[in-house]
Amino acid sequence: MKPNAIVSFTGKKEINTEIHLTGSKSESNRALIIAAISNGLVQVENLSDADDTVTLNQALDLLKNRDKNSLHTIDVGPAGTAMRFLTAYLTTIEGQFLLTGSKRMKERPIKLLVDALISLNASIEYQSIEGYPPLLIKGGLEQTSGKVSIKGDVSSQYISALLIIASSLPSGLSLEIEGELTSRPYVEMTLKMLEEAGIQHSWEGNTISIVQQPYLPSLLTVEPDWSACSYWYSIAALAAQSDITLPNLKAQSLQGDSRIQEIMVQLGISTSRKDNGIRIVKTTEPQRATEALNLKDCPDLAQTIIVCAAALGLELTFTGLETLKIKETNRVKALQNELAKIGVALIEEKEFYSLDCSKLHFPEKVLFRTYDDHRMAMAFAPLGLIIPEVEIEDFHVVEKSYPDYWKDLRKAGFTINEL
Ligand SMILES: O=C(O)C1=C[C@@H](OP(=O)(O)O)[C@@H](O)[C@H](O)C1
Ligand SMILES: C=C(OP(=O)(O)O)C(=O)O
Repeated sequence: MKPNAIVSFTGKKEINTEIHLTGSKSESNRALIIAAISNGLVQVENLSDADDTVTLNQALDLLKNRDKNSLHTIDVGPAGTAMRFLTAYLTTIEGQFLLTGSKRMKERPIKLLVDALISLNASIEYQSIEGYPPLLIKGGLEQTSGKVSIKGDVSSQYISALLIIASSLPSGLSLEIEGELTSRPYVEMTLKMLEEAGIQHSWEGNTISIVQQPYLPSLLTVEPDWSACSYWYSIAALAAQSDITLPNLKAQSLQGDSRIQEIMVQLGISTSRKDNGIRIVKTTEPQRATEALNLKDCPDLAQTIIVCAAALGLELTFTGLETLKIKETNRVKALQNELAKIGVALIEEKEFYSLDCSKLHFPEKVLFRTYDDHRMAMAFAPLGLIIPEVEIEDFHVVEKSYPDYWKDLRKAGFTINEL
């Protein structure tokens, strides 16, 4: 049984707290693969304690002492980055691997990445449905081409996966991105982390090139997770008064989700530097934006912002939400179902998604379903500041990226009762 929890907040809706966030799961999972390829030259500090990172770390540890003649099964559960990064990495090392994941992972597409790797001469077979995990991978890639071309509008993780292995391939890699690139800051994060580890690249037009080259001894320090931080912006906006300090978040972050600082200005939150990190304060009343907010660069912020805006009755319009349909769940559908419980509609018209808050209301008690999606739980829990009893389905789901979420909410004054 997956337990639910009731989230509530009694007394004055004032939040004055300091929250130490875990490391970025995106940076951590890149750092782990880079460290593995570098054979110990690259060290990592401040790894995330997210399940997705723990899973990848354990898989890489087991691979270190593997018997190269037997088949190794690796189950990454719901971790998208682990699935995509390992698919590429496993083709480059000796051995045979069965790479699998959760029920949902078997519905998340991987064909574009597999086709790209096969075009380099990798051996990968689908074990069930073509285009989806599980995958049977025979490693020891003997590269026959240094060029690869891949569509950019489905998942940037495919591109990051290829870039991370590029410097270890005999012919390097010249990677052409076809069409639009979604989640672009994640590709930039990959390249910057490779640079920190000594790997150079060139990016001209729509082609990124990395020649074969060695890693340099280096230390990758993982910054706290800005996607996790976004829930604190939502809490700050929904509270009557708020002053929250989050140490160690950088002004110049590798994480595109740091854009939450700028987006939340229109929801009344200002950000300043404090204690080598940030301080967020509720200053002004939220304002209705006149233009659609494009979240293509930061899809993981979508649920935070949409739920927060809905609860504030802000009828915002969004674009760039296409990839939400292939994440931990179909996040557009999940948002539509759950926002309906407070009378808000998220209306999809071509590439536009608009909030209609004309029937917004707050019942005494609401059960929000979470669809095996950590971000559904984390985006809806802050409504405990407005709704007397918010029941969150399967509340442990947050462990995918932010295991201390409930502990941190308690520290801020929320009551969390497991059912
Ligand atoms: O590279 C990464 O670390 C990630 C890229 C994004 O995925 P897409 O590129 O599939 O949008 C993001 O949603 C995911 O949580 C993490
Ligand atoms: C989409 C996400 O993760 P992944 O694709 O790595 O499973 C996420 O963390 O919101």
